[in-house]
Amino acid sequence: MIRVAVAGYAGRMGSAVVDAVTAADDMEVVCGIDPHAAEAAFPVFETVDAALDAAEVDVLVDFTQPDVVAGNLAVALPRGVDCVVGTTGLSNEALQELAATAAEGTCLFYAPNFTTGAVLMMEFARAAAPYFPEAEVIEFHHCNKKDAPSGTAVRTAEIIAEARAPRMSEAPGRETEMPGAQGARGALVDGVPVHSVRSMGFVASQEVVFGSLGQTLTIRHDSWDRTSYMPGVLLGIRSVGERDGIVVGLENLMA
Ligand SMILES: NC(=O)C1=CN([C@@H]2O[C@H](COP(=O)(O)OP(=O)(O)OC[C@H]3O[C@@H](n4cnc5c(N)ncnc54)[C@H](OP(=O)(O)O)[C@@H]3O)[C@@H](O)[C@H]2O)C=CC1
Ligand SMILES: O=C(O)C1=N[C@H](C(=O)O)C[C@H](O)C1
Repeated sequence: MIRVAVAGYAGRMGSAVVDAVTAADDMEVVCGIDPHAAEAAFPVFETVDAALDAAEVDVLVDFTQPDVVAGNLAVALPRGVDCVVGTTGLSNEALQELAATAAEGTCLFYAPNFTTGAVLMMEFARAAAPYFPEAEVIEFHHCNKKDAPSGTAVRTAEIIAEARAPRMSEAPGRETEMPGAQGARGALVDGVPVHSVRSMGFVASQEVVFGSLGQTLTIRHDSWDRTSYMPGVLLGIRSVGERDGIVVGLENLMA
């Protein structure tokens, strides 16, 4: 059995992870970490430190918040606990620095999005990018999301920037923003405009809109339910024991 600790177990994603791990035959939740910990079917702790002192843990799953995740990983990785991280908002540099603190043979796996659909959306965007001078990302999330733009949007913009030909459009039009309406053309991530919508009614959706002479191509993905992330999270939990170092992106674990 893979012994799993869930940081943020009382949250929207953490509680879905608890359900998914509990339903799986080859893993179990041995503890949960959440500062406002409610009663649970497993021991609960306020900090990762306290949890790892008390329980034997193979894998820490983290769905907390941007200002918390680095501290959790800084405790778990040097102690040799493999980490599966969904919390967004950490820079690539911060992830690399944290991975460097890991005990030998320990894996830090981070996926900005655990759905297969979003991974494919990003791969399709990679394929389209060389052929379209214009590309913009519009992401739609529930209004309790703490970070913007989403981790998925940031990764998508990075992928487009890597794949597009040099001298592609640098988002013309930003200079026409009206005084007092700055941001109308979005935030530039690696030269790609990213627009963040927050509203009741959404879980997580994203559109990547490409344009060239007389045509547009729109690639869209919708998560309607948090169960959409769970096969990817379980794959991460099952995979980290065989890996070490840093792995970024679910595509690296998908067959
Ligand atoms: N990679 C992916 O596929 C996905 C990633 N995410 C990301 O996951 C993260 C969590 O999202 P979501 O579940 O919606 O957020 P929630 O706010 O619902 O859950 C976060 C939980 O973490 C708790 N928490 C706060 N501080 C700590 C701490 N120090 N240690 C442990 N737990 C803590 C919060 O408690 P309290 O509220 O009491 O402060 C809360 O219960 C976000 O960064 C989001 O972007 C979300 C969906 C998919
Ligand atoms: O906060 C969320 O809900 C989500 N966060 C991730 C992100 O920032 O990309 C993944 C998904 O979009 C849901």
